[in-house]
Amino acid sequence: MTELSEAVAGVQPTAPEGAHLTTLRGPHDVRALPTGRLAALAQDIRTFLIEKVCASGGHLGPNLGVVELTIALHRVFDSPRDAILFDTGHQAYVHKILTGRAADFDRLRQAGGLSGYPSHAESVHDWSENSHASASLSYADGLAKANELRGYRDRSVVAVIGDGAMTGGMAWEALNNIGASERPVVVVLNDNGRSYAPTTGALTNQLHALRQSGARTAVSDQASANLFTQTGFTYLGPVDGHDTEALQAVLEQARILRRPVLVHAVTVKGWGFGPAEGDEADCLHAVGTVDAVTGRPAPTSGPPAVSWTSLFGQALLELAAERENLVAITASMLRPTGLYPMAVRYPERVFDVGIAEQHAVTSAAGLAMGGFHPVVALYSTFLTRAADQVLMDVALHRLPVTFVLDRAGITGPDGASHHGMWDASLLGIVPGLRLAVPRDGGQLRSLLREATAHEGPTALRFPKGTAEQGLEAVRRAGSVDVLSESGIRDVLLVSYGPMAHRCLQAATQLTEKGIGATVADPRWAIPVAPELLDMTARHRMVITVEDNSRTGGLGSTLAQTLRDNAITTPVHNLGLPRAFLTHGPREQLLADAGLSAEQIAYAVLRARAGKPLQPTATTAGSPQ
Ligand SMILES: Cc1ncc(C[n+]2csc(CCOP(=O)(O)OP(=O)(O)O)c2C)c(N)n1
Ligand SMILES: CC(=O)[C@@H](O)[C@H](O)COP(=O)(O)O
Ligand SMILES: [Mg+2]
Repeated sequence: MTELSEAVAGVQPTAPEGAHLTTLRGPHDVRALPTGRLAALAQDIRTFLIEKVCASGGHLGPNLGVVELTIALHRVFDSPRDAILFDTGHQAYVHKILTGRAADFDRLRQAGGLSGYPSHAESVHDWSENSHASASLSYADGLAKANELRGYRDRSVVAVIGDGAMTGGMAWEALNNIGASERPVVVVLNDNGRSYAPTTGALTNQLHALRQSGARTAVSDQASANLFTQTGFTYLGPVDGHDTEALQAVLEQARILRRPVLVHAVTVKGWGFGPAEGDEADCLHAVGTVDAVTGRPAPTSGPPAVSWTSLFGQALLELAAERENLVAITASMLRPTGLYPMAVRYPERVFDVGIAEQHAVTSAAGLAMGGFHPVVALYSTFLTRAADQVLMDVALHRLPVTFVLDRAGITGPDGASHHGMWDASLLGIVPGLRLAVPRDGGQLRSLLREATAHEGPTALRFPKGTAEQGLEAVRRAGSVDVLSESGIRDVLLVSYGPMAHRCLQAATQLTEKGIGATVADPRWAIPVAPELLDMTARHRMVITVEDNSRTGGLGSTLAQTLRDNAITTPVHNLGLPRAFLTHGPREQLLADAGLSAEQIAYAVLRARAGKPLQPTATTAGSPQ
């Protein structure tokens, strides 16, 4: 225990590691610390982060890299009068510790516990809750305009943005606006040279050159013109991002300049934890529960779980070997989306465009115009960033591009801006686009083959985590797999993707109650297959089940198609609510939305009784 504990907290030295951090009530406590205590504070925070994040899972590498930077920020700027924004927000743990939330880290990213991102509900010191990168500078531009309009001339707006997030187009739209103003915006570029992998593109080359040019931390010795000075910013840096005092001095300079300033802080992702610093893959960017010494997950017994992502990566690699026209694009997530095996085998056919989904999609359109079939691999939640590009740059031209959407549906610990719950609603409006929803690894392989052979836009979606075990169909009608059926056609359960498993369980429960249920998996969810229409016409009721928003979702598309075909079978859609869902275990959030097997069966009973389907506080529960 350092002297700090007595100085700051007055707790006895025997308090457990990090206990004194729980007495940091806010930035004033950080500002009150004598300079001589800063190194100890940084060390204690680093020890605390390793202990807590290794135990709970979360963003370890990014937060270890911003300990000194965040301490310096809160000593120079007066949060929340001065807004301090964190781009993407995955690196805001230190900010949370310094703003009175250290005691909450035992429940980081757990249901009802601390969010892994800034959360205005948690603290007035938190601003943007959106974990989608490259947006912080736009918020900063708006907040600075608001301050100006209100006459708050003594307030600053600070945005911390990583070198990876700086490769996103929105960041440059904001720089273009801020740089043309004389508003006091301080952009702190946290340059650790990495996104997950080393950051790609011309910007990273420019940052490397600036890092080599030597420290410039005073206005007087301004660097020669660079990308940032040319957009109207005063450039201060590069500055050692792990030297709290040096950072403090430069940030103070930036604060008193009262104009757009870019502070170039050079940091190491994972700083202070060998397994993170040395991790070639991603510097322990986001970990599950891992050993606090080795940084490795605990060994598991039994066969290793096989993820949807790895099944996709392997299936794509095999297709790439067969088809030379197959290429792949990632937006700075080569390994997380499963493209790494193909990048190793065919490096010239895999492109990392930076955190730039809009560019990724239209660049794919260009590749398709050039005779290739691009596979654009994204997390579902990031597809919305490129909606216009999907619609107007790919589908309008009927181009053969395949979108592979990982993390589709409820993802869990990353919360509201990471659940992939809108892609099927978005893609449902795209003319000519075909959407497949594999229920297991076998279907993923066959549907990916079909999609990449199709001469037009296609998409596949699958959830985070371990792939469900294979499910054989009892028969196939066109592209529709019948997974189970009864001679009595009381209800047709249309299950999309991995919802098949819970629909089969629900069908069994219904059979025990004398209700005949058929379970059908459309495989290609959009457009609606004629064979599925036939099935609905031959059942008394249809219940659709999807891990996507109900609003404009797959079930809604089916219901509309039935109406368009004058099929009057009653249709009820089960899915996610039109809401932002918090963080928590995937299965719990699915159950909260009424999507457990029991609740699906219960919904059928309620529909048959002419009652509302999805649970409310008063109706949730098991079938009567
Ligand atoms: C629009 C968008 N695409 C992809 C991601 C996934 N993602 C989360 S953090 C990250 C890397 C961020 O790198 P950087 O901005 O340099 O921050 P660092 O982790 O290095 O501190 C990515 C690609 C995201 N959050 N938002
Ligand atoms: C912040 C971000 O967007 C990613 O780092 C995300 O947290 C990773 O999610 P997975 O753990 O599902 O890959
Ligand atoms: Mg980075």
